[in-house]
Amino acid sequence: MGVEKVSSAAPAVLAVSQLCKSYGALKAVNNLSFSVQAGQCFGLLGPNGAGKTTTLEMLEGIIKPDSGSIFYHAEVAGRRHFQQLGVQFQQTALQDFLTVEETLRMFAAFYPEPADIQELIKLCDLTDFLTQDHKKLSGGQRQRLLLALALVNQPQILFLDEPTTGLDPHARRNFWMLIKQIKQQGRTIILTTHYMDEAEQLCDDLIIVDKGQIIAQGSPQALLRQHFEGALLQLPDPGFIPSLPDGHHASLQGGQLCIQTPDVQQSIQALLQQQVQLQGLLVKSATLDDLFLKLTGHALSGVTMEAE
Ligand SMILES: Nc1ncnc2c1ncn2[C@@H]1O[C@H](COP(=O)(O)OP(=O)(O)OP(=O)(O)O)[C@@H](O)[C@H]1O
Repeated sequence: MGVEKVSSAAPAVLAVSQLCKSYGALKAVNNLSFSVQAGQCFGLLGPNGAGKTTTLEMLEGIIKPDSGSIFYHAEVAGRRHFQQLGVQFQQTALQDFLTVEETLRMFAAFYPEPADIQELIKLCDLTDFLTQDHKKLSGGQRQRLLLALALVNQPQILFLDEPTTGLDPHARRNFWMLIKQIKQQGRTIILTTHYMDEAEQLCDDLIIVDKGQIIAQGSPQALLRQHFEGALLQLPDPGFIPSLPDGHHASLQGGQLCIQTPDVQQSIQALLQQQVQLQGLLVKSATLDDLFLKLTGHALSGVTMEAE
């Protein structure tokens, strides 16, 4: 890792430069550079295998980069910084035969200045199952316990690795509210997800990663403004790409005809003139999902869900 120091009037909480990690011939993380400001929720978005967890593990000091630099508060990342982070892993093995409260107290005992356990219980809505074996929690309840454990050392920077994967929509929304509350406490949150709607809801700034590389960077709103004007039309593939007025962009993606249009009425008139069937037509604002599709030509893969 590099030894230079970043000098800046208001240093980023975290600055990453040209980070790389390979497994054999596979470049899992390929030259990532980004920075995170204090109090932000920063997102790493991408499909399965994009390199999100590998990146996070380097930022958390769990694995070593092959090359590149990581700075916390303009200092080269080291043990002292890593110890101060809060981390919610995708999977955490917890001690068997302990209740929720016992688990919390055990984790708190590892730290010299742990958070107030009662406050954590309240914040993460754990009151109703404190005496329950943690193995018997639902998916949403378990994620809230893991979040409380990640906060037990009172971290200023919190890492969440795909915290809502596998949760049903209700449990995901509950978790989003919790993350917003934690952000309001002034903490910096670094989040990986392959749910683009989650990123739109939570992230102030983000990178979209595919095959280890950054393919887009910015706030969700700025990215959408930059890449999409007007509205998006989607309809079943008519078997050809109709000719459309200037300013329209049409493409076939995953069995759908997608038209980016500055004027919906004009587009529909043009489609009707060319005998395109409008059954199944969808008019919508662009989302980060659409952006990912536009940039990579492939959609994000689906995942299974677990109830609250
Ligand atoms: N220890 C390892 N040894 C070999 N290959 C690895 C190892 N860890 C990760 N990889 C590979 O590196 C690539 C990136 O993996 P990573 O887990 O970082 O992706 P991800 O974006 O977090 O995916 P997911 O959303 O599925 O968690 C994948 O192709 C993965 O198979």
